[in-house]
Amino acid sequence: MATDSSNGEQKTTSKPPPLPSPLRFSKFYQSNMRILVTGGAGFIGSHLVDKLMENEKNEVIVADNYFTGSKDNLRKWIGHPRFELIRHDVTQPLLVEVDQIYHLACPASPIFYKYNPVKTIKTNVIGTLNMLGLAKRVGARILLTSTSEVYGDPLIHPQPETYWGNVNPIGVRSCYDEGKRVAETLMFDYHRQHGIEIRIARIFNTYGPRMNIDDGRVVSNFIAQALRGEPLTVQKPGTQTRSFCYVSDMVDGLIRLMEGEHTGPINIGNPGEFTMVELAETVKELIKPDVEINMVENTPDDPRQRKPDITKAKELLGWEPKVKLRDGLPLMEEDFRLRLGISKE
Ligand SMILES: NC(=O)c1ccc[n+]([C@@H]2O[C@H](COP(=O)([O-])OP(=O)(O)OC[C@H]3O[C@@H](n4cnc5c(N)ncnc54)[C@H](O)[C@@H]3O)[C@@H](O)[C@H]2O)c1
Ligand SMILES: O=c1ccn([C@@H]2O[C@H](COP(=O)(O)OP(=O)(O)O[C@H]3OC[C@@H](O)[C@H](O)[C@H]3O)[C@@H](O)[C@H]2O)c(=O)[nH]1
Repeated sequence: MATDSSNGEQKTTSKPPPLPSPLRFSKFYQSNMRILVTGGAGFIGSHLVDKLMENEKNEVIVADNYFTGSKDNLRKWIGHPRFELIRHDVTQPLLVEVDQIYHLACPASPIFYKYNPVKTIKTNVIGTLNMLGLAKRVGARILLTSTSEVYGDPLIHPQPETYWGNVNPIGVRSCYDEGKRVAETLMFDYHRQHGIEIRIARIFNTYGPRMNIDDGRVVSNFIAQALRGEPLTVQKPGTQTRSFCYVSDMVDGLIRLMEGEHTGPINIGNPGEFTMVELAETVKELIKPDVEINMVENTPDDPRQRKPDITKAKELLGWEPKVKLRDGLPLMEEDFRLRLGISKE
């Protein structure tokens, strides 16, 4: 039985998980672990696939509708005998035989998740239901990439997993933050009702190579703007804070959570906290010291502060981030230079 010491108030179940397919016990299949990654063509998903493919015992199946992801992120694996890529929308059922499911499919940048909010909530609710149904049928363990946005505009700082959040249920962000909250509920209901083995990661802002250049998130915006010599757009008031985790640390945390014994939810993020003005100043200093910083209008319901309490991740997963913002930004700059065709002066 998975334990959940990360949130003492959640009831877990003693029901045994559904049995995996009988093939799992045959000699032929035992050698490999078959892993489904939904949203595997996206930013975090493609880095996760790279890491999973390093293990020769893993077979990886990616299901993605390419809304914000791209085949290009996976080009080195296309044609590999242990890799399969399926164009699939998770709002439709998926019939595959797998042992583990990393369920990432969902647009993550506010610009993209607000673009078609009804589709975003369908992806979170129906998509997660479909993946839980699949997990139940084949007896797979499933990990959901939830978000720090479940804490909304938090009134407790830093945010521990026990905090229930301060979320506007009818705001423009709710397709995403309420969608993820329902997805977490579904995960626990399937766990309690059907014994499914679940894992929930609450991911805090993550950055790194392969983010879409015009993704709209703050780190990719500032780096692209600095490289193009355009003013950095700090949304007002600029004192709002975020904590930025480098993608290799994130992938390490997700795999530890999947392989460990705890259901979560567990915060995975870097507790280093920066105001948006501080982030802009850092990008300016590291990439283009003469670039301007412009204060621009913000969007509704922008959380004013965000910083993970990662005590549980440290204690239960033996995980903590290693890459500091000042070390991660240049790695992302290098990737953006290559893709934008702008070499270092
Ligand atoms: N990057 C972050 O800072 C962050 C923070 C918190 C949570 N997360 C979560 O992590 C996951 C991955 O985020 P990311 O930053 O890699 O985003 P991303 O937009 O780069 O990747 C999401 C992937 O999901 C795919 N997708 C979207 N809707 C789909 C659907 N209906 N069916 C199939 N595929 C679909 C997209 O095409 C894309 O490849 C998301 O679930 C996101 O909510 C990310
Ligand atoms: O150009 C910009 C973009 C954004 N910002 C600011 O930067 C901060 C971060 O904004 P982002 O759009 O990068 O991301 P957010 O923190 O709002 O949401 C993010 O965090 C949780 C995840 O689940 C989401 O998927 C992710 O996008 C906000 O305060 C925003 O106002 C700017 O100052 N300038």
